Amino acid sequence: MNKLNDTIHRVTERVIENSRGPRSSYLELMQREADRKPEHKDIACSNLAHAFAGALEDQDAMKNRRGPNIGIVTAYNDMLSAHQPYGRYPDRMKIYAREVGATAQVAGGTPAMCDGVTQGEDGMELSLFSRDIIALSTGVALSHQMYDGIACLGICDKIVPGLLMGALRFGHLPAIFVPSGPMPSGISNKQKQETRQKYAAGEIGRDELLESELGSYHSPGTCTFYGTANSNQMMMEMMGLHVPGSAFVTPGTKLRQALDRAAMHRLAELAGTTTRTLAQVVDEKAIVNAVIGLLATGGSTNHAIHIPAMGRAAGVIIDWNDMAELSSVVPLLARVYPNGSGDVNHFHSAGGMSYITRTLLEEGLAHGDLLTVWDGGMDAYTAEPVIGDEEALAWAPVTETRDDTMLRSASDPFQPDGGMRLVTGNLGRACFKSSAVAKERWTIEAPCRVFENQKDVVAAFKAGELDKDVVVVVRFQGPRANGMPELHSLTPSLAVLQDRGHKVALVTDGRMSGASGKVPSAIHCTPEALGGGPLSLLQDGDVVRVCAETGTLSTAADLSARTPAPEPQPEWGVGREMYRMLQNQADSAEKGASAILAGAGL
Ligand SMILES: O=C(O)[C@H](O)[C@@H](O)[C@H](O)[C@H](O)COP(=O)(O)O
Repeated sequence: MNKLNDTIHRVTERVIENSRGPRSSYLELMQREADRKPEHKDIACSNLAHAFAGALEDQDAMKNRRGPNIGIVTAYNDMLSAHQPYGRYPDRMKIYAREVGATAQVAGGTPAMCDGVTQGEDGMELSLFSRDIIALSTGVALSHQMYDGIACLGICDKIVPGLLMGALRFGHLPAIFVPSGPMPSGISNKQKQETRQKYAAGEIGRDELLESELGSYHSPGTCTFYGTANSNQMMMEMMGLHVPGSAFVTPGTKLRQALDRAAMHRLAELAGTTTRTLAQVVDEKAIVNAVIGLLATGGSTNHAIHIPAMGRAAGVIIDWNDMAELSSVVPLLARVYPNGSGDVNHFHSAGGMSYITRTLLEEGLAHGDLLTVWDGGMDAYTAEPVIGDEEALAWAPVTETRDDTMLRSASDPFQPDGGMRLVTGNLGRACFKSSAVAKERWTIEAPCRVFENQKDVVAAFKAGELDKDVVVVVRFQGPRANGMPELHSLTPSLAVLQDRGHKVALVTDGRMSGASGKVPSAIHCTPEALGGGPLSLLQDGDVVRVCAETGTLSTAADLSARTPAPEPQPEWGVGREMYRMLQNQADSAEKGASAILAGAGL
């Protein structure tokens, strides 16, 4: 085991220093919350009776306070294939709780939206701020104060960050995230993407396209590409918030069930203790580990926004400079689609998170001394769960990669540095996901075409106006402008241009999806165009340079004498008008683009 890398040590120390004030206020608050957590004897009988009334066979145990009561916060709905398995979870979880003398109640539900369903559509403008709503809903669920531990059921993009942000405000309790696993592999993501490009180029029709999509998205479980949902699962492992190795075990298997049971048993064990509360588990090192995992696996760009937001909910302050510095020393160890051709099932079979964690720890590239929900710190996460003798859950160490085309050791990585870069200059600060982009495309300099919505980009592509070297700028897509949608539906068109031999890049204050890659993109550009950010000053034809090598996002055009382009009117419909309040209050992408954190002064 090597000693901790100097850069990781330095960045962690800086994060600790920058978090000093907010972190100690947070921990003091959590201590106060623990101290004033009501005892049953102090709660009015009528209140207690309300809480127990629906508990059926658990009523007696709850009345007599025979064991801890676990609050389940569930993001179940069956529109999200990833969340579909959760429909049956609460009943099972109650049984698992009873096995160890505990009880469990569904404390509350949160919304969950599928970015796959809303991709490229108006509903996508609700997506990022649904994270704030999920955090608020988690708060509503837990505000009953009837629980000794928290089980979080959520997987997809905004859900895990939102659940964690909400649960952290109840961080005096222990909490475990319980995933339900990826769907089995269908057609390969590469094949899916190629079919889309053929459709974008007019080579195939809609029926063929739909068949291809159905071959990819075919059954309950998380989508198989390494997007935001699966990056969430990686992160929960790296922060020690899962039963070790839970992330990518498929639904409906014995092993999955054994892991779910273990989560409830463990929560019952931790409930009432004060040594592994959520507030203690999610500290500066856990947040740094989340970034390291993201960089080492080439995870979703969305986490450049979510990690600062989750950190702030725990009083931990981290920014893109910290992430970029970590990226300079954390090697890229995984090639999972969109950064490679295999999917998360292949990644898991190759050794998955257990191997990633092991090799990072061995090379001193991650914090091992975290207080995790499981015993043994991060070491426990270097073994994979199996069904062992007598059908019991056991863990087997993963000591080597089983497929070095998709998973490598930290001493023989795919790339010596991490999967994400910061690009800065007179156009602002933005993120560039280098892991998915071929190195020869890391630098693009070309005249720009400026758009204010994604549909106009596709129309210009279809009209042949973009058939040249071009930097496509899509502005007024930031958190305050329209909720910062993912612009992933631009990928097929831009990829077609790129494959035709043009130099193409995207620059935007919006987001891309975790499934995006291939096309060099400077995204989350801050300050956003709304309010006068530099993208609002660009004009068609200005030469824009995006370079991941030197970390540049600039234009040679003289912006000093220009006035910002008029701001588009906010759109109504699909509920967007109801989200104005959140958008108006939100802070920048780099701070996490959250209205509730900004509003709370966190
Ligand atoms: O961030 C993400 O991971 C995505 O938003 C993901 O949730 C969504 O499902 C994609 O739109 C699917 O993209 P593909 O179908 O292109 O893989």
